[in-house]
Amino acid sequence: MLKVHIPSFQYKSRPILEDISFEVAPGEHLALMGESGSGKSTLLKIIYGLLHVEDGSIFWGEKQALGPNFNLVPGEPYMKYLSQDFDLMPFTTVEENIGQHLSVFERENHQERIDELLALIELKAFAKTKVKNLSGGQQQRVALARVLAQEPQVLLLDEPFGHIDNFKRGSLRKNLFLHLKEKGITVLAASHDPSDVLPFAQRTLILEKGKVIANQKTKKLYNNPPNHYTASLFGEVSQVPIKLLKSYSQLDRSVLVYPHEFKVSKSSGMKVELTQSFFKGSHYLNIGQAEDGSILYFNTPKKQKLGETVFLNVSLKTINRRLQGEKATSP
Ligand SMILES: Nc1ncnc2c1ncn2[C@@H]1O[C@H](COP(=O)(O)OP(=O)(O)OP(=O)(O)O)[C@@H](O)[C@H]1O
Repeated sequence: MLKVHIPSFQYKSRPILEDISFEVAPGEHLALMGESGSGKSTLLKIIYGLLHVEDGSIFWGEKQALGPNFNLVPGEPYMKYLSQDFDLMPFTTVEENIGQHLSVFERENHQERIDELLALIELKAFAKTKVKNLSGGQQQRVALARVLAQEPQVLLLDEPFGHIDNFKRGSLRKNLFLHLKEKGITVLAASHDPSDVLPFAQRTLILEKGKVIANQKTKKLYNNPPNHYTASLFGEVSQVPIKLLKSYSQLDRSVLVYPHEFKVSKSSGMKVELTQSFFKGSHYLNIGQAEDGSILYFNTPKKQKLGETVFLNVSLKTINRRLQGEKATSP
């Protein structure tokens, strides 16, 4: 079990993290989400031992990670960290960069292991290329292979696919996360991209302004987000007064609705004027304004005319689930 306890952390007396306590079970994949500047990288750096915290503690089982005031070289042998800057050797080849991180005690199967890692990051053809001649995305893949070289027990990933194009991203994240699961490696991965999180992370921790505002099973968190901030990390979301959705309701509250959860009708439902429409490939994402001024995001299979009036409906099942979820997923 990875146990993280950080009462507070400041950069030059500016508070960055506050009251952070959570655990990650062995082999679990915990995603870390939060808006830019919410403290994700800082948290990973503290866990890895790059930043010192006064009263906190980081434990992996019985072993305490001691941090930079106690370790001459930052880091712990059982843990690896992929930072946003890749820390590669630019003038040596891809395979030398990876090989340098393999264990000296397993010299005889070095080449086999390098080939395995090159296959995982889909860079076999670039084995003999100097790193300085690679694109940013390719360099990020080499950095990934380096942190995997010695099969850490705990892997900290900071935006692991941030520089990788969509074309490679899909297969790479699938290969990588399935590989980590197969090996039973415990993962804590910061990401802005819901596609890195929803299919792969068993749990997701949400940071807002340096505080944990949710820590839940990923599916539950997506289906029952405790607030607008959490839901919006997964994509567009509308906050809709229940009275607008169901005119008979006496409830003076609103619910969060994802764009695909609205059903469009020509005659009945919440009246909305369409202001913008975006082609998203499989559907159109529309923006509309309700009579009370609320801005709503909703999907339609076909393009709608701007200025057109449509009627939106949300199922009672979704409304009830959201109302119950708000209570259940609060930290
Ligand atoms: N070396 C530093 N010195 C002072 N302040 C810093 C330093 N590094 C980060 N910060 C500040 O700490 C806060 C948290 O930054 P951090 O990089 O942890 O956020 P993040 O959630 O990882 O953001 P992003 O998603 O953009 O990477 C920010 O306000 C940032 O400006």
